[in-house]
Amino acid sequence: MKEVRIEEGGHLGPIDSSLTPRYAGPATFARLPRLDQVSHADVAVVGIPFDSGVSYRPGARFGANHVRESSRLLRPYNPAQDYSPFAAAQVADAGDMSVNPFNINEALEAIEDNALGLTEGGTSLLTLGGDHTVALPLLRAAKQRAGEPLAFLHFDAHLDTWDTYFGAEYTHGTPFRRAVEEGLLDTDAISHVGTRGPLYGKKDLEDDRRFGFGIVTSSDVYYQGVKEIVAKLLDRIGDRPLYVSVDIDVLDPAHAPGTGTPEAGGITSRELLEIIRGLRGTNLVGADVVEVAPAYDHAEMTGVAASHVAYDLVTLLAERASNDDDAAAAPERR
Ligand SMILES: N=C(N)NCCCC(=O)O
Ligand SMILES: [Zn+2]
Ligand SMILES: [Zn+2]
Repeated sequence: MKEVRIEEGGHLGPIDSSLTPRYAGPATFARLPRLDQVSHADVAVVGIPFDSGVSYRPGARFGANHVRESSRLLRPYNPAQDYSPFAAAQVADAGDMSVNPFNINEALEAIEDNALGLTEGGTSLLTLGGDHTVALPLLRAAKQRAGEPLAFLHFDAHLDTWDTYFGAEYTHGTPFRRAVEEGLLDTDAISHVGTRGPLYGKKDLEDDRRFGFGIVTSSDVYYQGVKEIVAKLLDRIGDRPLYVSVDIDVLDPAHAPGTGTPEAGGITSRELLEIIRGLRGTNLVGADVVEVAPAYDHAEMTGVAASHVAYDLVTLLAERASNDDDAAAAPERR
């Protein structure tokens, strides 16, 4: 059937939900055009159906499509950031990467190659997981594109800096130890946010501190509040290239039950969204939202939360792309 899309700012936007009901047709993120329907994307949303790195409940391989389905109600204007991301920049859905579920090393290589391919023409990526293993090859690609180690904000109940599981180095509990070992991160500017829950031992925290991570626990968010925390994070990040990884289990299981390793005592979706919005003006180069496992979701609660988190991250990426365009165009205008 014919698609009527909103066109604003010279960019092809979402299907117009006042003409085609928002529940009709196949899902793309926010009903945006597919990448093959536009000549160039400033920001691409891409899925990674991969969960071969999980230590507990499987199912995050279905996460990206669940988030797309749960994103049909997103609208083009983001009042919380006073910004229209799909008018400011061309945003498109690049579909899913094709990755080997039976060979983790091969999958990691494919993810890195795909991320490098998609970002070749200056496109920035918002990735929908998949389990947290996928963040490692995404960081490898983002570091290569940035040409320097990255500032890193990691929203998660878990540290994900453990060493190995059953002898395996590449799992969803280990990506950020590997990232530090590989020199992908600027260890003066890396923080976990929302950390909580039982650990294997005190050494987990000692190792994590040695790698350079700062920790804002879920309780810190409660006691200090969003404003104070955002100020501290911004101070640490400065103007470095920043990568943001959001494990949806950073939210309390009451806000996001659909995930593989839930921990009680998490932050709310309002707190998470507000912290992300506080990153406006940073040099955000890429982001992911991972660990959505729809089999444990109810009424799309987790999917809706993840889609809104992705929307605010896309807003930040679109704003940065639009500022870059303005800077590039500035000499001609003079
Ligand atoms: N990255 C996520 N979601 N979870 C890691 C949990 C690792 C563990 O089973 O101890
Ligand atoms: Zn986690
Ligand atoms: Zn994680």
